[in-house]
Amino acid sequence: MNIKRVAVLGAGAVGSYVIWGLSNNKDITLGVIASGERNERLKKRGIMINGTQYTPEVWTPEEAKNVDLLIVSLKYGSLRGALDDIQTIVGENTTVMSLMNGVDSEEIISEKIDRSHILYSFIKVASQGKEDGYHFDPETTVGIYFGELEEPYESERVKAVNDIFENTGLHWIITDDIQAEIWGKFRLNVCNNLPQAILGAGVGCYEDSEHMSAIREGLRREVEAVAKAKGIDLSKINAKSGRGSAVKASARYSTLQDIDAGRHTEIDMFSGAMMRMGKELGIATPYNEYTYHMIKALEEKNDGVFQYQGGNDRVSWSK
Ligand SMILES: NC(=O)C1=CN([C@@H]2O[C@H](COP(=O)(O)OP(=O)(O)OC[C@H]3O[C@@H](n4cnc5c(N)ncnc54)[C@H](OP(=O)(O)O)[C@@H]3O)[C@@H](O)[C@H]2O)C=CC1
Ligand SMILES: CC(C)(CO)C(=O)C(=O)O
Repeated sequence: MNIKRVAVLGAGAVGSYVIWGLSNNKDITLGVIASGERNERLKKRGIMINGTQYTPEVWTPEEAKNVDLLIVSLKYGSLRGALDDIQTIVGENTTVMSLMNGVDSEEIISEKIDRSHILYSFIKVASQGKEDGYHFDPETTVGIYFGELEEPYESERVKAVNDIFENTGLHWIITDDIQAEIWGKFRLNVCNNLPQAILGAGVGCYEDSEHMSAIREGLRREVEAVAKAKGIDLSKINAKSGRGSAVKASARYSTLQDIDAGRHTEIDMFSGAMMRMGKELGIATPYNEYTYHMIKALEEKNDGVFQYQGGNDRVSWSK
């Protein structure tokens, strides 16, 4: 198998990391998928990445039909709306990798395409969109994890993806435990992104407050119970992760960044998915339920739902 045409769906913070790296591979044609106004904007302005302008090809879903590799890096809220585009793009020989956080983007994508197209993956990067484009540190980026769910782990498509990443500057890890790795990242996001997003403080809060630590542990127990019931063995990840990755106490993960910027978050992908899976498996998820509703309410607050000043005030009733 030889990968010659690669499309990126979602040319944002994560997509930029892929575009930055694969632009160095002169043996492939790289395109970003966009329709309408987004297509025109990307053609006109390209994408600013770490201070440099990148101008990959810009393809409509029809123009990208049957690419060899489709990399999906959308936010959770955009995924369902893009499923028809994914269906249009994916041909008989297309491999699809979703770098999205969470544990169910592959499941959602396979509502429209056969699951056999999907090579399971995720990414560890801290990339941020700012006024002058996207920024990340290529050196400290852990990179893209991918692998087959079952043997043969060294499949033709794993080798082909490995080959196009060579000498690009991208970092990547091929693993025989991709599902457990995805769940390890999910656990990290659910336990660390969410309580700090409610408190509005850097991740040092988990070391400095027994209360924040207790909430994080409550979420962790629920993720681990759901993972166990699904047959996901997180012990291998626990053994590998040691003390975890070093991070500044002031760090604000993506959920808090979304709240800070007044955007809607990906809470449906985190606690929303936990509540759904808990219900399916008969496992109570009270920490996630509370977290889900609090973060939805913070989104409402950002949307201006609770502005009671001046003429907007009224009598309301409490019991
Ligand atoms: N940022 C990070 O460091 C990390 C993010 N992740 C995960 O990766 C995923 C992507 O996050 P991130 O890159 O930060 O998000 P961004 O919002 O930066 O990027 C999403 C991109 O998708 C584009 N888009 C939305 N809808 C469509 C569509 N229908 N067709 C084509 N393009 C579309 C948006 O375009 P436009 O701007 O024009 O609306 C935007 O450029 C999330 O699941 C996130 O949790 C995982 C690890 C780290
Ligand atoms: C924790 C981190 C930075 C890891 O990539 C992330 O996924 C996020 O901020 O949501």
